[in-house]
Amino acid sequence: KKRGNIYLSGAGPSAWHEEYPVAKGKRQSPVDINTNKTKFDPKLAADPLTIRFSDSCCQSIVNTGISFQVTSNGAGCELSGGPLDSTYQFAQFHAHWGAYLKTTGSEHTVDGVSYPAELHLVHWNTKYDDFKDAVDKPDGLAVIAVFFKRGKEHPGFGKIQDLFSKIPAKGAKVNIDFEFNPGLLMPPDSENYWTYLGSLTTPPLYESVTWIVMKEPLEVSVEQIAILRTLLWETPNGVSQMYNNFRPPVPLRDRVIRASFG
Ligand SMILES: Cc1cc(=S)c(O)co1
Ligand SMILES: [Zn+2]
Repeated sequence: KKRGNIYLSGAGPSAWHEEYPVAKGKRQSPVDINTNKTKFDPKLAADPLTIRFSDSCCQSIVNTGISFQVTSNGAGCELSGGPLDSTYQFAQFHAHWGAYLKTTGSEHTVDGVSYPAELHLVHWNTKYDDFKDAVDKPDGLAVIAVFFKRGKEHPGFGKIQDLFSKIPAKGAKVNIDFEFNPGLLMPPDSENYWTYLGSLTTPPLYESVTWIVMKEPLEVSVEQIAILRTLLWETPNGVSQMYNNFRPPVPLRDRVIRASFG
């Protein structure tokens, strides 16, 4: 019986095009960021990205079956400026990561190099009625990607990881009854980023995302990377540890990745 694990059933990401032809589209994600081909755009620095988060914006955490997801009603959490032509509201954050002792895990790569994990902070364009209305529009979503790098422990992210044991299976959900400001998950320097037009990295792979990839990674401990894998998911061989829930980079096609820095 083919279980709903999109990474492990069949040939995984390389077969997604069979059910979702857009997987071979012209603005798919993730991509490799070749820093020799990115283009500094002074307009991005002239109109700085404004990232606003609040202490009260995270309501709950759910096991989606392919990641954890911290959901928000978006109160006081808005994104504007930089490459964006309107205000986007925060909806959720989740992550993608690799396997034990492997160097892969992130979705975007930089000059062909992966990080062990990648956080996605998903926002929707408030010119639309709600997330569902925005999710498949060309300017519908803006996702901030933050690379995780092994280093010192990140106590803030640890508070989110403390909840993982409460969401052991797909669909499990608990309330977050403490203040958690997603701004804690931004790297020390969030001025330097790359941006390009892309897509969701999981089916249905809608080409609706303005990607904002932070150049500077966020440090978390090697134990915290391992704790990501204590989440559980269904596989063709039964329930097991969740890892390698990342899509490898796809062709950039005729897109240019802009940099906010020279
Ligand atoms: C909306 C959304 C965005 C991303 S990047 C993802 O992995 C899942 O859902
Ligand atoms: Zn994602």
